[in-house]
Amino acid sequence: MSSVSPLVSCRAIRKTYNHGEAQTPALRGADLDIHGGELLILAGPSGCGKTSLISIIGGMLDADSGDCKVLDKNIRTMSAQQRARFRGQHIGFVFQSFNLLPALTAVENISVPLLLQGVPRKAAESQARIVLESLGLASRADHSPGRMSGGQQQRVAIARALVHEPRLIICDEPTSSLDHDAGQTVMETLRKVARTAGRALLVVTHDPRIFCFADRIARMDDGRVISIETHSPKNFLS
Ligand SMILES: Nc1ncnc2c1ncn2[C@@H]1O[C@H](COP(=O)(O)OP(=O)(O)OP(=O)(O)O)[C@@H](O)[C@H]1O
Repeated sequence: MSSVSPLVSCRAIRKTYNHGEAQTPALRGADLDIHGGELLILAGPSGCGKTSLISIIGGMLDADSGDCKVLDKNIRTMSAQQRARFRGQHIGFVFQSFNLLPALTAVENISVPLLLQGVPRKAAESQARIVLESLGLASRADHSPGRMSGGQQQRVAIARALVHEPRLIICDEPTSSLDHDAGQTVMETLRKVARTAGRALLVVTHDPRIFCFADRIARMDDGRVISIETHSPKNFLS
């Protein structure tokens, strides 16, 4: 783990959702650091604020107050345009609902982050195939999402989050649609990615089968991070 400043540093993050008269406090002073080279699992009961916190770290949601730095940049003070560019370059997301483009094949979906960075199509697609193969899905490269199972779509979504080699990868329930073996394969791949110098993975999960892949498990309750356990994950690298 890196001894330099954390890749992500959140301090006293507060967020309340307002709908007319109704106010729902989601984060009540959440603190969290994520270091380069680690896979951190964020766990906790439904409604405790996990999605809100990862959305703020990923620059998709504004906090009401507090500090959130990613790669030493203050996400809260960026303009919308700066934030979008920063996200595109440095953050990969795996959403629970996959968010794949239905008209595109797996390889085309995975190529999108590279094309947005100006990589030529042929090079982007060849890189996409390599990542897809590492996730055991080479045979579905030219299929559209509608012709794939939920688990296969999930692996395509993971490949898309990895293809542009972002420094931070945020995964919301990355194994929820996968059986045990596929889930282990995906986590082994994510674990190797985290070990790459200077990169980190933030994984939200309810799935205890994947806790063993974490370097640390941060537990949330009632809008705060209430404990952090350090683990010695299995070393999956040769
Ligand atoms: N868009 C929203 N509008 C209003 N309230 C919201 C909104 N999103 C979340 N909340 C509320 O904020 C609180 C925290 O929600 P959040 O989704 O961050 O929790 P979570 O830990 O990710 O839950 P889960 O594990 O069920 O996904 C909950 O009480 C939730 O109902």
